[in-house]
Amino acid sequence: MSVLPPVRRDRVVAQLPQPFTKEAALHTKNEFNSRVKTACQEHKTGTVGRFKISKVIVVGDLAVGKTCLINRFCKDTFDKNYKATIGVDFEMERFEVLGVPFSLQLWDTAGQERFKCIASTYYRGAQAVIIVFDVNDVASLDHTRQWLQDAMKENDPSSVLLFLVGTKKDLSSPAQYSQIEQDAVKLAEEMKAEYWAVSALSGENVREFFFRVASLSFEANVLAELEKSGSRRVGDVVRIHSNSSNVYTMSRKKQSNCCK
Ligand SMILES: Nc1nc2c(ncn2[C@@H]2O[C@H](COP(=O)(O)OP(=O)(O)OP(=O)(O)O)[C@@H](O)[C@H]2O)c(=O)[nH]1
Repeated sequence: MSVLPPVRRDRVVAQLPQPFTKEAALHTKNEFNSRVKTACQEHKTGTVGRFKISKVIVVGDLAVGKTCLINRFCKDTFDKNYKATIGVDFEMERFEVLGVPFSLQLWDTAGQERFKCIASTYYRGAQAVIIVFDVNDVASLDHTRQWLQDAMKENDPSSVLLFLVGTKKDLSSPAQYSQIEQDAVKLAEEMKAEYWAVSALSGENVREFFFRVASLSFEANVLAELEKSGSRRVGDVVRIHSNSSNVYTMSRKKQSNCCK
């Protein structure tokens, strides 16, 4: 018998959430992979649904809004006072995707240089990396390349789902925003990341974003389980960027990257 309480009703995912923009999306399919759907219906998702937890790390410059983003989603709160994260902090969020329980472990890491070495020891084993910048601060967007490089030292780039997230959208005018969006989309395409813009203050796109992270991580995990059990077919791939030649194929390494 499970000791966990049931998944909250507002954490139930029945349809694949759509990307923020098709220009910089991990894939642009309208629905979950058909084999993933069948596996869920037939209760053949392997370890997914039992004890599999997906580790997600959230990195980016100091004060770009990483903690606020996580708190808006997990606790529906917003604190206007800045309190630096010291080292790391984490939240567990439980979902039900296509009827299967699935958990995300969200690691909020410190952006301040002096805490970076503590934080980086927690990067390993991430299945998704969320690189955060402030849409009102071009330098924080530039620095995302370095954050990506640091996160990837500890992870296998071929098996990590990447998200580039601009925060504090509420503070920018439409004109200012559209200027930085162009650069951010370009960079996201270069990084093979999916781009999102959110506001933790107003809550704009926060829920949609985390639902997308949970859904794509879930889909990738189930595909990996199918591969492990030998029931995967040619064509079961998650395309990164519909307009690029890169194809994200599920590899066995992904299994070893699952949160331990
Ligand atoms: N207006 C507005 N302010 C925000 C938003 N998100 C965060 N802030 C503010 O930005 C400041 C920094 O936010 P944090 O979430 O603590 O930043 P952080 O990236 O976790 O910072 P470190 O822990 O130092 O890495 C705080 O004063 C927040 O209130 C947002 O969406 N809109």
